[in-house]
Amino acid sequence: MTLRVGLIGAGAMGAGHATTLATGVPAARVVAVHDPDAGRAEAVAGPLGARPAATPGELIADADAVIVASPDFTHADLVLACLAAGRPVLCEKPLAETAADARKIVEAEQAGGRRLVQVGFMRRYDPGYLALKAVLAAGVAGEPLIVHNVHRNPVNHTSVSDAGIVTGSMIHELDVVPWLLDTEVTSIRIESPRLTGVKDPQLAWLRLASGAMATIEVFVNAGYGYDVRCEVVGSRGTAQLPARPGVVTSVDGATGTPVGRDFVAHFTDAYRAELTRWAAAAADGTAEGPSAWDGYVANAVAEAGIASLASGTTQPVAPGDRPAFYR
Ligand SMILES: NC(=O)C1=CN([C@@H]2O[C@H](COP(=O)(O)OP(=O)(O)OC[C@H]3O[C@@H](n4cnc5c(N)ncnc54)[C@H](O)[C@@H]3O)[C@@H](O)[C@H]2O)C=CC1
Ligand SMILES: O=C1[C@@H](O)[C@H](O)[C@@H](O)[C@H](O)[C@H]1O
Repeated sequence: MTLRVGLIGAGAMGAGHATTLATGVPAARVVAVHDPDAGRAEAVAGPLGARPAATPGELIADADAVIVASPDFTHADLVLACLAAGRPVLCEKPLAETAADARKIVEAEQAGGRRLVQVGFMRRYDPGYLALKAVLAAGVAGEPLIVHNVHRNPVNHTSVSDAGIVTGSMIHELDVVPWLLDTEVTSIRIESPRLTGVKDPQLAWLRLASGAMATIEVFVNAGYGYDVRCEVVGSRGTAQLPARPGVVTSVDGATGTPVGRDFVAHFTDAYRAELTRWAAAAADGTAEGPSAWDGYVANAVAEAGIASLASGTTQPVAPGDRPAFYR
């Protein structure tokens, strides 16, 4: 039986997920789309034979499962509404804007007794990150000591404030670094070379429970393209995220490869794998992958990072112990 999906938010990510489901996930189809911009809802719903839904409540009541791809500030309430209706939900990152709101989701999901929430940390499904994690787990580079991350966008899309750059963009690394090393963040410090205006770029230093450290540069207005890098320095050598393949051209006195600009295109394989796994679990009335707890922990690290950015001090991170429900 095909999973009947309701999609909330028909912007860049909502449209991307709709296309991925239609072209790469035969087990699911979008049946309804809600967006306060009726034109966007229609533009995504129409070609799929789906219907525009007037309200999120109506959509949640009708669908088997829900994708939340609306702006960050809407996530927590929409996920709580899905939990109240017993619907599996894939919520785009971040799970919430604050750790307190994410914690409410964790409590509500546990009270319901089964996992229903998957958070859109799609890098965990990316073939490159999975290959890097496997190499680290095999000990090829020895003990992981330092993780260097770069995350650059050509222009800011939705991360427009000092805090928004942390909760909207850096949050990918705040999740993926501890996942890669199978450990937890214990403290964070974030600074910016910008002394006035929006603090972009930002540079973060993390300490991890394993003893390892990480740096994260996020630059959402880097201009030249979409560029995501990760290199782990270990006790025996280094392990690096594979670069995206690109044809090398030599033209007009210069040799080079193009740099893409689009995050949806860059992580196409990751989104397809994420949605495939999500649809399979949702069809069984449950969820797998990055959990509400993972979303809450990332929010807690982000919140400490935002406090560090404002105060200029290193901030401890102590989200508490992972409940048995999420092990
Ligand atoms: N996992 C990933 O790689 C990415 C995740 N995201 C996340 O996806 C979400 C959507 O981002 P984008 O599509 O890039 O933004 P966008 O600005 O392109 O689209 C947002 C859409 O939500 C609609 N919207 C506004 N208020 C709404 C409400 N109250 N209820 C329902 N829809 C509403 C807007 O009309 C717009 O169509 C954000 O939470 C963002 O952080 C965004 C880009 C990449
Ligand atoms: O999640 C995303 C956006 O919201 C964010 O604005 C970008 O910086 C990220 O690269 C993209 O993956």
